[in-house]
Amino acid sequence: MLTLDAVTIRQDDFLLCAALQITAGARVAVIGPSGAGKSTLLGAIAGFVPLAEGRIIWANADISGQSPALRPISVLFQDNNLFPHLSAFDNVALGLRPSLRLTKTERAQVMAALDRVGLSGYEARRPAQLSGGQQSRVALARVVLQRKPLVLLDEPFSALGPALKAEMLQLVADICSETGATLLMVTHDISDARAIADQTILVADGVAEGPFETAHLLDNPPASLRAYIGASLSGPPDRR
Ligand SMILES: Nc1ncnc2c1ncn2[C@@H]1O[C@H](COP(=O)(O)OP(=O)(O)OP(=O)(O)O)[C@@H](O)[C@H]1O
Repeated sequence: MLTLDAVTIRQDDFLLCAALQITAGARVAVIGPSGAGKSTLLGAIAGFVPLAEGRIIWANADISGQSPALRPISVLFQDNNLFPHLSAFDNVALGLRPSLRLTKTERAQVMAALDRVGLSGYEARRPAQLSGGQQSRVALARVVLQRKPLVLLDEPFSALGPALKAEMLQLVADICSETGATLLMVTHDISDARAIADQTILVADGVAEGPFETAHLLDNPPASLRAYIGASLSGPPDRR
């Protein structure tokens, strides 16, 4: 269980409150208007953004004071997931050993992670020698390798075309199912939320709420969400 216990995050005049619980192994979308604080929320869970108040608890342990590297969390951001001067192999290996001095067993683990994302044979290529989708797979292989129980995605595939993005999200969902990892995924595309997340957290008006059952939330959107997803979804009057 991931618990955000009476969390408050402040960045200058921006304020976000969150009190919620996510079951281990769940796949949860994080949606809401631009600037509402979705990335900030993930940053706080990952330890990149400090909490003003409250605690973050994973598996009964308070991780609020832990540095990002020590948290049980892998993060994939939209940009800067790969180092351009390193091979695919080394980019993945960094997830295990920042020194890149690997044992034989660790080298085999890196190869297995690259294989899992369909990149066997591409180990020696640098990011510029890979397609956008292949670059995403390298970043995902690092997540596979780290085997952390919490995986946070902040729109890492938004630069990809729709078909490729859907394929990558399905691969993430499959990997999380295999490892039992809990997935939190920021998305602007509600079809992504419907496709791979049973539950959804709504970030709007200074509050992160939920998780709600995705289909129910999207079929019955509150006012803050209705404005965001547009008129394409109709629902009953504001339920709040
Ligand atoms: N380092 C920072 N210092 C001060 N304010 C910040 C900082 N980073 C973000 N903010 C502000 O915090 C608010 C939330 O930003 P955040 O990036 O989390 O929103 P978001 O919901 O992820 O938006 P988007 O969907 O556009 O990516 C915004 O008002 C933003 O201007």
